[in-house]
Amino acid sequence: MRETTTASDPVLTAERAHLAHAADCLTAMRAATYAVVDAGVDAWAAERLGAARADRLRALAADPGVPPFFGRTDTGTETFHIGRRHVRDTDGTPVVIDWRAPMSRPFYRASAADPQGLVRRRRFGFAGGELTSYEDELLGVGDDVSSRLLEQEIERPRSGPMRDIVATIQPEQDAIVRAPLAESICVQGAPGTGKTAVGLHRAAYLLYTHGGQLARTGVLVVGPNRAFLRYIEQVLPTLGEVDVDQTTVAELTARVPVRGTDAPGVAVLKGDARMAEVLHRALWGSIAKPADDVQVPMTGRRRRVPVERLKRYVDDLRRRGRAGDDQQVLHHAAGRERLAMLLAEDARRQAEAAGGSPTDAETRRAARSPEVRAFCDAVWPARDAAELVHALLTNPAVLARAARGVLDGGEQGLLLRPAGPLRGAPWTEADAVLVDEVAGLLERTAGYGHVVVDEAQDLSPMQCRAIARRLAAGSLTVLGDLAQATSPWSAADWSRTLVGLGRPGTAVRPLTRGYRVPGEVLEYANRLLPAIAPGLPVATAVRRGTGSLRVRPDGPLPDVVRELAATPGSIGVVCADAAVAEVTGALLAAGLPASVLGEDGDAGLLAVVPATLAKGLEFDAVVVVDPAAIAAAEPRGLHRLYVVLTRAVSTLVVLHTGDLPELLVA
Ligand SMILES: Nc1ncnc2c1ncn2[C@@H]1O[C@H](COP(=O)(O)OP(=O)(O)OP(=O)(O)O)[C@@H](O)[C@H]1O
Repeated sequence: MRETTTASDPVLTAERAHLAHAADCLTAMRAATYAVVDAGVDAWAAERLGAARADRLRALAADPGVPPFFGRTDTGTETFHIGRRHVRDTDGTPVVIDWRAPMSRPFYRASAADPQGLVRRRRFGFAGGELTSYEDELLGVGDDVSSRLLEQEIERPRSGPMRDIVATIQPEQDAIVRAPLAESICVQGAPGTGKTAVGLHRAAYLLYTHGGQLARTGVLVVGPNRAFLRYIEQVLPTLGEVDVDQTTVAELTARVPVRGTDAPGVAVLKGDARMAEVLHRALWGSIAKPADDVQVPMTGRRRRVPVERLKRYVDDLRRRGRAGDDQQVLHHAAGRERLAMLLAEDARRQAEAAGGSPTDAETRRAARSPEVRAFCDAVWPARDAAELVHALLTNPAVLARAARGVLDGGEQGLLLRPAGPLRGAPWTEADAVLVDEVAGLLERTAGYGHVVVDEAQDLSPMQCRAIARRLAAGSLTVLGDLAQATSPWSAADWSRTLVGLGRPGTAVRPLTRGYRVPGEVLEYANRLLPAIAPGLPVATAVRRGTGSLRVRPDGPLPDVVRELAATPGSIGVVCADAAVAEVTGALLAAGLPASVLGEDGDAGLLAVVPATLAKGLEFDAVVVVDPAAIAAAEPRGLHRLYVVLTRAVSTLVVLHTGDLPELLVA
């Protein structure tokens, strides 16, 4: 490898000239997009054109800190500069190739053993938008060598939201990013192996490669909470993808106002896949057997539909309510409409047999007649999802009927809450998922073409179903780490989650090279693995980080923080949720500008982080205050501790009062 930072280097001079040329071309591309005129088109076309132009301008918006390219490949006969988006000159000649284009693939995959047609890979170093260095790897000769620019990127001080990794995506990550759209993937990745980064880059890759198809159906990213979404929300826009929905399961299922919380045992039960059966029965079980003939008015006469035929219509429709997946099944509300039409069509056939010829409009009118409506109301009543779940959770007889043979008496008792009005009901997050399930039985839920699910190890089977309903015929990227599973329903392997997500055959791919956490810190955290996730592949860190771990008896915390603050970058002080006020108070009293990381993800450079919000986040330096308290605070406290011990990029300080969890005692 050759590296240079000499300003007079002719290569550097040439590359800087290319950079300036690329920047000019980008400006010209923006100007050309502005200049697109919509003369002579109708209002609808003008609106579409305007929207397309706005999208393109947003995608082309240059971030002054983001250089147009970051790498280059040489095949011996051709060179390509690789950047965040395609740039061409006024003749249409490519100046920069989009990192997602097939031509860019060797940049990420080529190795000494498999050069993929390259003789050289060049990486560029930038400082404040200025091209200041480059690094050449000659492929096909010698062994792979580690890249200093990659190391720098990994070790750069963190502040603010997550950044993209396009310049340094590693081969094992690239294989996931570029997997075909039709392929659902589950990534079991240790902390800091780049799961979140890979999932977001995969979304950007798929949107680029299958733009037309996915622009129609959309891409959805599901994360664990708002704080996490705030942290990741800029990555896709930086990559030029502004139309991806990023949300949480709580937001997806927000059909009722959540006011209450469930005891863990109750939450587990409400998240159990058996609840789907209970809800299905509660809804479809409320369909009654027709008891009498119905007189359907049709073109001035009444046509009698006999009860035997009515029973058959209802039974056929009920059967269709069981079949297939959410996109094919007959939904309850549609079934009700269909039943009304079946009666009207029966009457029409009778009229035709008698020599009449009722029109379609007359048939539809018959379906809406008071007689048919009254029949449907009695036999196939319209239902409201929240009302149904409320009745189920407050009325023992209703619950017993729906849950017979599925939940035992004790379980039914756990579900029940005191009777009360629907308005102001103490809905919990798990209840909201149940209401969403019923809403999904009533009507088809609109589905996305691809869904990325992060921190998926924490999803209950019912939450998985809520996501699966939004998947249509599309594919999934499931990201998670079983060792970081902290919810009370967490499973020991991925199969149940993948079944719940509707993609049981999905292959599980491991990622084990850790890019965030230094080796010393990772090995310390990994001591917990035999207890929390035996059998999982263990991560190794890409760098050692000598001196990155300090385990010390208690405090004083402000002194520790002050010492860490001497180095640039973010500091996260992580403690048990119950200790947040005390820890923040101690820091503020010492004159340190601490702020508590809230659900919305806002916090300054010195954040006090409740242990339950730490997942997915990272800080340059982390102080874990009282690990024993974090472990003791919840049933899966050791898993939580593993999460908080793996948030540091440079330094981890563990402050304890002498009672370290046994596995962490040296
Ligand atoms: N190829 C890479 N080049 C540079 N940085 C990388 C690379 N891969 C990952 N990183 C960085 O490593 C850190 C961890 O990545 P990320 O948050 O995606 O990991 P994760 O597997 O989701 O972690 P966790 O399980 O702890 O949530 C991030 O700062 C990310 O930018």
